[in-house]
Amino acid sequence: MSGRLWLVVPAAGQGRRMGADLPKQYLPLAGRPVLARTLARLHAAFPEARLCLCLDPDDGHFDPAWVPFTDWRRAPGGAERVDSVVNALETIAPDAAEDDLVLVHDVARPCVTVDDLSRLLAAIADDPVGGLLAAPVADTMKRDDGAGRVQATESREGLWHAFTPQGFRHGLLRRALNDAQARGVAVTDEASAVEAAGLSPRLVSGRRDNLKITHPEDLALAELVLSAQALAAQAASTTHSEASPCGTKRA
Ligand SMILES: Nc1ccn([C@@H]2O[C@H](COP(=O)(O)OP(=O)(O)OP(=O)(O)O)[C@@H](O)[C@H]2O)c(=O)n1
Ligand SMILES: C[C@](O)(CO)[C@H](O)COP(=O)(O)O
Repeated sequence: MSGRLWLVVPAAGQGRRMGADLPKQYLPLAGRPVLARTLARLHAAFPEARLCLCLDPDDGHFDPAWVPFTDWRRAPGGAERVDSVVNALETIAPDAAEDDLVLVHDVARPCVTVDDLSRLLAAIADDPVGGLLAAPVADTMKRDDGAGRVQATESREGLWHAFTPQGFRHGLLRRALNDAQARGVAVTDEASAVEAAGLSPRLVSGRRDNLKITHPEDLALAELVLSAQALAAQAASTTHSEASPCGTKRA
């Protein structure tokens, strides 16, 4: 990979659909704030990366002790997610080169695995466009008629769920987002801005448990995912130790 690696983490949302007393990034998830868990996953995969964290300028809950990165800065959150990401790209612009790779990851996706993060980076490191973690749609898709009834069954052929991280070169992403905003193109992720610029981001198949905590029930699901991932990691390390003649079994 040429250039340095930047992580942009939009964490300036209000969590309206969650409807809690706190923005969802500060709710406890298996004993730690969601924000701390997400940053810990990113740090486990990319300890040397530079971080830009988008926070609401009026945020009264953030604690810098939750940031495990040595090189990090904050950017002011904007009205929408895209505005927060644009602010982050402006904030890092004096230090970021045109070709530096930027991975944008929602603070609300704490279950992303180190393996998926590494695979995404490997898949896009030398890609001229960039790409995103995603998964093919697995359910039958219905379109409603606006009155609570089915109007049609839509084909799911070729449809994917877009996750984060989404990774692009700093210069390309900054221009794509600025152009999309100037043209009034609706942008709900980085890839859609790059698509609006006429390019085709790479789809990198990722785990379906990289869920975005959005509604109240998602918090309990994320806890279950984290504990299932921890059990799987423990089982894998035990199997590895047993298979290795010099391996020492870990507790
Ligand atoms: N103005 C905003 C809005 C959202 N986000 C971030 O973008 C990610 C995805 O947004 P979403 O899940 O919609 O979060 P919220 O905006 O907090 O939720 P809601 O839409 O329910 O209010 C989250 O990490 C959120 O913190 C942000 O940085 N700035
Ligand atoms: C960026 C994203 O996570 C991709 O799925 C998503 O678009 C953000 O969710 P939102 O509800 O549109 O803010």
